Amino acid sequence: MADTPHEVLLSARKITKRFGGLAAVNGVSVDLWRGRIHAVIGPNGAGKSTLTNLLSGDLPPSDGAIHLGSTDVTGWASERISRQGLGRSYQKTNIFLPFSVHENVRLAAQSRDAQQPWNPLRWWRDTRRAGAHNRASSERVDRAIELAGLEARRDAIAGTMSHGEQRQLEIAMTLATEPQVLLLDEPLAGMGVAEAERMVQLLLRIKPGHAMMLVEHDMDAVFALADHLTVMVNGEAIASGTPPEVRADAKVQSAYLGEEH
Ligand SMILES: Nc1ncnc2c1ncn2[C@@H]1O[C@H](COP(=O)(O)OP(=O)(O)OP(=O)(O)O)[C@@H](O)[C@H]1O
Repeated sequence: MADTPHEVLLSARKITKRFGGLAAVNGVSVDLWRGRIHAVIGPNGAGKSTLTNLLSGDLPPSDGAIHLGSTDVTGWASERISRQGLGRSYQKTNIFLPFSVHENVRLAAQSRDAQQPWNPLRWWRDTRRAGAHNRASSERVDRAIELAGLEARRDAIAGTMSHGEQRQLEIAMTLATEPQVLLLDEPLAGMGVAEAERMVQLLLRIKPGHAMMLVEHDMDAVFALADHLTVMVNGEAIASGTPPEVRADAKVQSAYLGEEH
């Protein structure tokens, strides 16, 4: 992929996911551009998580096509898509609580070249054997910790950290795989005002060089961060455009923003 600003790094065309009779995602198209944040918003059950799972390969689409750069990755498994340059955060579920920040990020970095699904214990064992591999990934680990603003917490045990710091750690772990495309699922969930502001600053810091999709319910953060917005309702994208365009859309106002704001 050439290093051009605002090139499309991920493009999904008319993707659909059916669960029995329900189209959880119905003919949705999404582009993610390098250096831009594309926020996906919508009420509960609109299909945002399902869309994320389709783009990451955690679910295969029933229909439609997904390209990562020029590569057609439709139907690829998540590990293969991850190695192709897509990273996603999984709301804390990947954090190994008894380990330090540094150990967690190192394990995540080393999972990048893995053929197997993520398994912290397995990687812990393997890293003790592979000295050269450790050195190769240590720069990546340091960069990810620094970018996520956790240098001072490098040796902190993950389980003892605040909720906000654990969310920062999730981002650091995602960055450690050096993705070009980042899918972030509610990175501000459960945060207080100060923590949320710190996360907004963190996301702005990592925006250059990455194509980001942000699923988020915090509308202040969404409008502070998003360059592009897609609004989903009942599995469909009812509007897509810049934040001012979407804010002015009458369908959006009645279907979503109008209800809550
Ligand atoms: N594995 C599944 N099997 C059956 N139905 C599912 C499955 N996953 C999601 N759904 C349904 O698909 C629809 C969309 O769900 P999804 O979780 O993608 O919405 P969402 O926009 O992420 O909601 P929230 O904001 O609450 O996280 C819902 O009606 C949900 O019940």
